[in-house]
Amino acid sequence: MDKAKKSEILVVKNLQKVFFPGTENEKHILKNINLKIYNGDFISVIGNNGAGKSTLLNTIAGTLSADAGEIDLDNHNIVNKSIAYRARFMSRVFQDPKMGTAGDLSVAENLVLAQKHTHTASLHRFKTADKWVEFKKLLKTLNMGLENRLETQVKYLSGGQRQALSLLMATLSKPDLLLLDEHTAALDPKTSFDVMDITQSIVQREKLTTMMITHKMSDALKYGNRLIMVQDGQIKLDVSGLDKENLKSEELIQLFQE
Ligand SMILES: Nc1ncnc2c1ncn2[C@@H]1O[C@H](COP(=O)(O)OP(=O)(O)OP(=O)(O)O)[C@@H](O)[C@H]1O
Repeated sequence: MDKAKKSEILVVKNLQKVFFPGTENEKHILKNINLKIYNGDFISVIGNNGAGKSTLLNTIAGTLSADAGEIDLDNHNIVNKSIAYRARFMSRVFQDPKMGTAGDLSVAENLVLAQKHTHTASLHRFKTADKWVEFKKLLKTLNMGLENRLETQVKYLSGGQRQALSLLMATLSKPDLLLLDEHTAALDPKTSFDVMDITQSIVQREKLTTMMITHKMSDALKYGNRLIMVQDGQIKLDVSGLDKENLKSEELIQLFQE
C-alpha cells in the first residue's frame, strides 16, 4: 500500500536515550531516532545484541524515559506520559511467557483481568454462561486446546500455551500499538512457529499496528509489511512493501556485518 495514503499512528522524533550520562560508563543508546509508524503496519525489528531495539520499545512504552525527543501517538505527544497512561493505547508481550499472565490465577480469571472494561467486575462473578461461551470461543481461535482448560491455573500451562494466552490478553483491548519483544525466543521451534502463526492471525484479524523484535531472520522476512534494522542506536534500514518482499536473508546478514 502507498505509505502516503496511510495515516500515521506513532511518530518518533529525534529520540535520544543515554544511560549513565556524565559518567565514565556513559552509553548513548538511541541516537536521534526518527520513525513514522502507519496504521496497520506490522514491523519486524532486527539488529545486533545491544543495538538498542528493546530500549526503543521501552521508551515508546514508557518503561524508560527519553532524554530528548518526541513520541506522538495519534498526534499527541506522550513522551512525558506515564506507563499507565500509555498502556491504555499499547500492549506488550515479552520474551518470558510468565510476564504476560498471572500464574496463580486460572485461564478464565486472566481473561477477565485482560478485559479492561470489566476491571470493576468481581473475579467471582465471571462464571456466567455467556462469559464462559465467549472465553471458550476466544481460546478456540488459538488452537491450543485452552478452551477446555478455563479453570486451570496458568502456571500449569506449557510455555507456548501461556505465550498464546499472553498474546490474546494483550490484544483483547485492540490496542493502537502492539509491542512484541522477542515473544517467541523462549519457545521451541515448533511452538515458536505456532505462536507466530497465532500472532499473524490476530494481527490480521484485528488490523493491529505492530512492532515485533526478533532475532530470527526468517520470521523478520516472512511476517509483516515492513522491516527495520537498528544498529548502534540508529535506524540502518527501513524497508516496506515490495522492497521488503524482495529482500533476501543473505542481504540482511551482509548488512549486519557492515
Ligand atoms: N536500564 C538500563 N540501564 C543501563 N543500560 C541499559 C539499560 N537497558 C539497556 N541498557 C544497555 O543499552 C544497550 C542496548 O540494550 P537493548 O536491550 O536496547 O539492546 P537490544 O538491541 O534489545 O539487544 P538484544 O538483542 O541483546 O536484546 C545495551 O548495552 C544494554 O546493556
